Amino acid sequence: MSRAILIVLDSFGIGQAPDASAFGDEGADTFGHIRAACARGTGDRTGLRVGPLHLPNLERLGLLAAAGLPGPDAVAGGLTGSAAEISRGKDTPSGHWEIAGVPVLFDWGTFPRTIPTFPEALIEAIRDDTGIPGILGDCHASGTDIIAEFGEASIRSGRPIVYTSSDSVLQIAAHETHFGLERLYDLCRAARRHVDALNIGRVIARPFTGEDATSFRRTANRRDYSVPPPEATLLDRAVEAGRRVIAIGKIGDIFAHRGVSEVRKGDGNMALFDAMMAALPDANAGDLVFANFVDFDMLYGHRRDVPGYAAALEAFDRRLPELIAALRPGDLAIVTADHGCDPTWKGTDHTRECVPILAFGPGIAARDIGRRSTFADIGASVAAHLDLPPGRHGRSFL
Ligand SMILES: O=P(O)(O)O[C@H]1O[C@H](CO)[C@@H](O)[C@H]1O
Ligand SMILES: [Mn+2]
Ligand SMILES: [Mn+2]
Repeated sequence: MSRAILIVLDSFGIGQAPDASAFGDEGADTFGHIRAACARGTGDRTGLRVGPLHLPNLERLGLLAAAGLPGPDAVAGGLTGSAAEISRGKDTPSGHWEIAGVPVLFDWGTFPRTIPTFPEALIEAIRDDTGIPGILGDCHASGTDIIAEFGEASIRSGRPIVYTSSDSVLQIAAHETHFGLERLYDLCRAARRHVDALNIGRVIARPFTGEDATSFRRTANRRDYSVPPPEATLLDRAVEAGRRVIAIGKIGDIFAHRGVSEVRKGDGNMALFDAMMAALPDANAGDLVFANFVDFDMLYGHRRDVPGYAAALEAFDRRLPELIAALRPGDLAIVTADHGCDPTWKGTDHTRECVPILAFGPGIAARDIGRRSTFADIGASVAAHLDLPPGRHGRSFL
């Protein structure tokens, strides 16, 4: 039994999923394309990183084999494989819920690629509830671009910026002090109530600071208001069995805080790594530490920033030995991902990809677990490891 540490590198896909063509993502490969770009020298950025992608610790855990790339055998041991997704969407909640044993087999609601994108009645209802003078944006957009475009007007007019993407999201950006952080959260909670009927997965608060387009920065006070998963997840089963589920980063938000005993946040991947390491001594036998590393997706995948993504992977890799050293006999750690977000791909959206499964810990012998047909095998394995009742989906690879 002992503990399970489940680590999602947000958007770290390892190549096109079997159904990628249905998403326009045939050929997408987050890891493979970053690696190839770095090998060619197009992953360099002065002062950040240069040269071939250097991930010795992930490679020792079998990352190359998991991605079907030639390389040395997994020398540090561990289970190595990959998984395809059966959920209909390539979004964050779908990926995480499927990992936790609950694939999303219904269609999320999304907003049309028209301007305006949001139904008038929806915006009216939110205005009536909250008293905001109106909205800016009202379109599909990249979150950083739209703050640069409308941030100053938002400060002047008191109108929040409301936008979406191809995901099932309604995002609201507003200034942390001029608009007010708590007011933004209240606004998002009101919006959440009104988008339930449209089957929208998340309302996301996107606070920013700065006074003009050149200085606007989104802050770590992002908050996601998710619908709860449609059935009990691995997290629910753990908490019901009296176990502790320590959620690192945005995991709590993704599961609408159901099946979460404690939330620990961090501003950026390294602070999240610190939070995860600090959680380990607090986790007892049978407990689950579940961490999401969001920068890969939010700062580099969506921004189509190859050197940034590569540097973030290398920074994560450099810290892996700390985690490995902190594992106790009987612990199981799994590194995986929730979808792809190939920084060399067209557009700014996620990509439909398979994800790596690197499962390791003292006493876990090296073995190829092949291509799993659903991310739910990950949750099934964690459940088996922690002696929790199985869910309806997935088969343990332990
Ligand atoms: O462009 P930003 O605001 O980062 O938005 C991205 O973040 C959202 C939630 O993860 C996704 O739907 C994607 O559109
Ligand atoms: Mn994600
Ligand atoms: Mn994303």
